[in-house]
Amino acid sequence: MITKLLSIGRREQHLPPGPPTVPILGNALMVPPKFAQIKFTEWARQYGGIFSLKIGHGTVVVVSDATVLKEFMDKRSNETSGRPSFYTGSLITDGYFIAEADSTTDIWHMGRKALQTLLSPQSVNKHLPVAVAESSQLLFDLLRSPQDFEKHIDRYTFSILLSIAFGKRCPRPDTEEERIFYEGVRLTVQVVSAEGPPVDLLPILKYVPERWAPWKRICREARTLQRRLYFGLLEEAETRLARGEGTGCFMEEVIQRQEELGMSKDAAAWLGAIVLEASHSSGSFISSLILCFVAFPETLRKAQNEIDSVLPDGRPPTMDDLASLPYVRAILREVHRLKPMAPLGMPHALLETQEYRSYVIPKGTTVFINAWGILHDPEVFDEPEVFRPERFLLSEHGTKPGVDSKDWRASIPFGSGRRLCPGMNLVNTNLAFTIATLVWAFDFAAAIDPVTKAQIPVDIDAYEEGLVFRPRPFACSISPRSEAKARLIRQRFTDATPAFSKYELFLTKEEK
Ligand code: HEM
Repeated sequence: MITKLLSIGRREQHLPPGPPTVPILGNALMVPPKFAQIKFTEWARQYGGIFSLKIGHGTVVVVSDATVLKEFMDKRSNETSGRPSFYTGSLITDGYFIAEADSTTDIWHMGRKALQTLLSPQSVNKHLPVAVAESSQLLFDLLRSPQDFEKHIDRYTFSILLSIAFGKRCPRPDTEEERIFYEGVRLTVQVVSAEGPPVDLLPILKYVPERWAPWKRICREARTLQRRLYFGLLEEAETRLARGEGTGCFMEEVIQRQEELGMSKDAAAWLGAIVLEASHSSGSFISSLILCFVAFPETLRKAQNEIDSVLPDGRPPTMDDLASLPYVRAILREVHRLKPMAPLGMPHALLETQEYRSYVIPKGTTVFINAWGILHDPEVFDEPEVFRPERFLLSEHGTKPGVDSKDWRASIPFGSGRRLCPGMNLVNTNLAFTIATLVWAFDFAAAIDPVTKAQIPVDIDAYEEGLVFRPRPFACSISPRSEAKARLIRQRFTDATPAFSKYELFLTKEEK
């Protein structure tokens, strides 16, 4: 009995190597609850591009190498695209959130099928005008109150996806939708992050009554809030359609095809939810971009020179200009590389036992794609901790001379195989456009201390981890590059009014 107990937590011989385990717990106490990617990357340098951890009975495998990612994950996607069980998440979403659902479930198949239509290249083009109009408000807001840049970024990314998904915009940061959305996120983070209850490890915790398990109350509150938001938005879309006032948004399409897609109302509402939730990643990206511009000012100057030479008449860039802006596109890749919004992606689970190289990795193993480790490897990237977009002008994947990059792909920060982020094309187009317009419009620089008049340096590594990886709040100066540009920013925002109107049908007077 004791021998059996002590064998819990011990690494089986056929697993990839990894740090030494202790009885029962395995490596559980060695994994930090936050920024685990840093520790995983350290272990990858020691144990290799595929290593294993034991967490009690369970096995975790971490992939930190592009070749292993291709061979073990991408090529075997049918067997590697499950999701580990996620009890607190399922209490909030009743199992309807496709990012959490196993790839063998109907929820996942229906959701991916519907998203395919929304996010096909033709549909992405259909949604670009609203993104362009929203960008005119972002520039206007930054001009008016640059110190609130974080709020403006969050409104911008939220409003684009709210319009695309539910046909309603968010013209200011304090609308009911945005308030409920962020309150829902605040509650959710408390129970789904690594600091939440370890209920997937200790399933017995499911049976603890709510009065001794405050996390159950938090799940209930998060569920109530989010259902109010998503079902309310869905019902507004239904009403618009019934009145013949459709906006052409995603949920209207889902409602019209609900029968063909075989989707219940819950499945439809939570599908819209996942699109909206993605606004966090875009928000973190833009915040990281500004942080990098402040910390590495020469990159902003180079981008401005490129924009000024391609658009000598000083007009703002359009989506069509992106093809002529290689440095802007290199910035997009470099922010994804240096500060991946999901450094460990979303965990996968093996649906079948896998033999890989000399290892046997059992069914049910949780697999993390350590995008951070792959994208920060000093063997592959010259000075990986430096923000240097030029590297993507010198080689396709930014790798150093002599590195064989045949197993690399630009989509590494977006996951793998059948689970690859379906929003990648939409978000990359919008983000490249956002970079171009921000660079065209503003100078970003270190803030000035009002007393000493000295520059306040930013810390490029000061990040926080909630649902996504995002810079901690930081101060910076954002000013228009010229009075002529400031005038154009105001003008462009006024000109965008007609593009906004169809998304404002259900807004109150105060919200507009
Ligand atoms: C900077 C922006 C974004 C980043 C870095 C990002 C990254 C990711 C990553 C790493 C995954 C996990 C993939 C895997 O499990 O292998 C994922 C999943 C997902 N993303 Fe994104 N994403 C972004 C924006 C978006 C947008 C804008 C949308 C929707 C419009 C979206 C929709 C989804 C969905 C639905 C999933 C779940 C896919 C599944 O489980 O099958 N994402 N994303």
